[in-house]
Amino acid sequence: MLQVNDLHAFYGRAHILHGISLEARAGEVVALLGRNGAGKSTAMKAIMGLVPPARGEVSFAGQRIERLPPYRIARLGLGYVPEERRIFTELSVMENLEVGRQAARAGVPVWTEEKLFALFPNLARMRERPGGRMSGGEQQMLTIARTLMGNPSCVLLDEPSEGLAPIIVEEMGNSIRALKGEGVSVILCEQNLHFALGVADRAYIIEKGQIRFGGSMAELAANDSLREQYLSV
Ligand SMILES: Nc1ncnc2c1ncn2[C@@H]1O[C@H](COP(=O)(O)OP(=O)(O)OP(=O)(O)O)[C@@H](O)[C@H]1O
Repeated sequence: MLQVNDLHAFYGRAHILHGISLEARAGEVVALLGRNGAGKSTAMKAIMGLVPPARGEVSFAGQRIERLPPYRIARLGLGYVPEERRIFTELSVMENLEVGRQAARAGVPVWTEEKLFALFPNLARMRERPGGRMSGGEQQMLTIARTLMGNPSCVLLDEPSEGLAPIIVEEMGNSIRALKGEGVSVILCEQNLHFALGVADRAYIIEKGQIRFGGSMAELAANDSLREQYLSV
C-alpha cells in the first residue's frame, strides 16, 4: 500500500529525516511514535510532498510518488490530516464535508455523509453548526471526516488524540478501529503510547529523524527499556 525507503528531508540546511524506511500494508493501522521534535510530522509532510524529499523513495498504490506535488498525491487516494485542524470556521459541518468530496475510486470504500455520521456520531448531531462553534475534538473529527470524503485508501493522521478530553480520545479510538474495519489503511503519529496500543497493529519509533524500532504492539508493550529510551512514558 505505502512504502517508504531511505527517506531524507531538510528544512533549509537542517537535515531532519536521516533515511527513514517504513511501510503500511492494506487495511493496517501503523503508529509512528516518538517524542516531541523526533521528526514524526516531518515524515508525514515528506510522504505527502509538502516537504520535498531530498533522497529516497515513496511508493503508494504501486506508483512512485516522491517527486509528485501534494495535490497529485492526494488524488491518488492518500489522505492527510495535519496536526493543526484546518476546518472552515464559517462553513457548516455539511459544507465542510462537501469541500472534501472526490470521485469514487475502484476497490476503495466510498464515503457518504451518512456513513461518516455513523463513524463520528457526534458530528451527526451538529450538521448545520458552523465549524467555528465546535469543540477541538469535534473539529478534529470533522477534519478526518472531510479527508474521508475524498475516498482515500490510506490516511495519514498527525496526532489524532492530541489535546482531546479522555472520553473523546476513546471515541477517536473507536472511529479509527472502524476505519480499519472498512479496509482503509491508517498511519498515525502519536506521543500517546496508550492510545497507539489500543488502535495500532504495528509501530515504528522515530528519534532524531531515524527509525529506532519497527515491530508489533505486543513487542513494544513487552520492551520496557525501548519505551523508556525513546518515548515519554
Ligand atoms: N518549518 C520548520 N523549519 C525548521 N525546522 C523545523 C520546522 N518544522 C519542524 N522543524 C524541526 O524539525 C524537527 C522535527 O520536527 P517534527 O515537527 O517533525 O517533530 P515531531 O516528532 O512531529 O514532533 P511534534 O509532535 O512536536 O510535532 C524538530 O527539530 C523541529 O524543530
